[in-house]
Amino acid sequence: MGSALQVQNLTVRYGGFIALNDITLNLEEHTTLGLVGESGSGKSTLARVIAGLIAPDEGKILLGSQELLKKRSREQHKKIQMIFQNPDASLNPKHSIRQILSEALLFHKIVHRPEVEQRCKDLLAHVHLEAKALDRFPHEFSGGQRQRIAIARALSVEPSLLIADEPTSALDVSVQLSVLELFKTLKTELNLTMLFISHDLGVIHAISDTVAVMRQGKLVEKSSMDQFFTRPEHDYSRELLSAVPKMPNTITAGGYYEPRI
Ligand SMILES: Nc1ncnc2c1ncn2[C@@H]1O[C@H](COP(=O)(O)OP(=O)(O)OP(=O)(O)O)[C@@H](O)[C@H]1O
Repeated sequence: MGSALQVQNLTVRYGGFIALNDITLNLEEHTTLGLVGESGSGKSTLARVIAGLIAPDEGKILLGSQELLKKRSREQHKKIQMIFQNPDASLNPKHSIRQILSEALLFHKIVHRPEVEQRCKDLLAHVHLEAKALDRFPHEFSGGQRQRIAIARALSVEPSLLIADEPTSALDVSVQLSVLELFKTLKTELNLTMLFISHDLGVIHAISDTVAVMRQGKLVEKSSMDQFFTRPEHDYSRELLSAVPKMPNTITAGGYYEPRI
């Protein structure tokens, strides 16, 4: 397995405030890195720098073996797709689902025009929506369905890295689990490489292969999923884990999870 993403000594400042402080991490191809940490620790900033939405002040980002420069090419933008907490961030309300999906397919020349319709249907099938959704508009769907459409749009361009920033947090509790299940299915079916941000350790437990922990702009731990949940290295990780309610049968979006420390 090769390295899909390498982040080397990344620093981001907002004015005098250091939001990311010398972050170095590595993400293996076809694996999911779960990123956790308290509010304000810099998780979204890290996601945005990797996606090319913010330029770093220092450091390097490599996708595969290619260094991503501050000004990215269209091809480089395509390779890293992001799913936001609020699906509306990536769905134009004036466009039908057909327009939303086909625009991305045509702009990035993923398929030829005669194949677009079928590819749109296939994408919807991947996120468990019916083909008749193509004629409808984002506001006609529930929040969970809109997040599925945002996932289909992100996948349409066949990214080599998918970044999901709290993708279930804004959804009704009743649909969080089904969207998380969808991510799990897609991860296996499509062999995805993902950076998955969540403050919910149940979600991280359900989806991640490795876990990275951020605190005050620094990366304080990177461990395998198993190690993080059973033998975390850093005191702060233990603190995060001990904050999860220890009642038996605690249900989170990740299913049943009872901390073992
Ligand atoms: N555009 C900005 N200008 C100034 N400060 C910012 C900006 N964006 C974020 N910050 C600050 O940088 C720090 C990191 O923010 P970031 O959103 O990356 O954290 P986070 O871990 O994703 O938090 P949350 O879980 O609440 O989204 C916070 O202190 C935040 O207030």
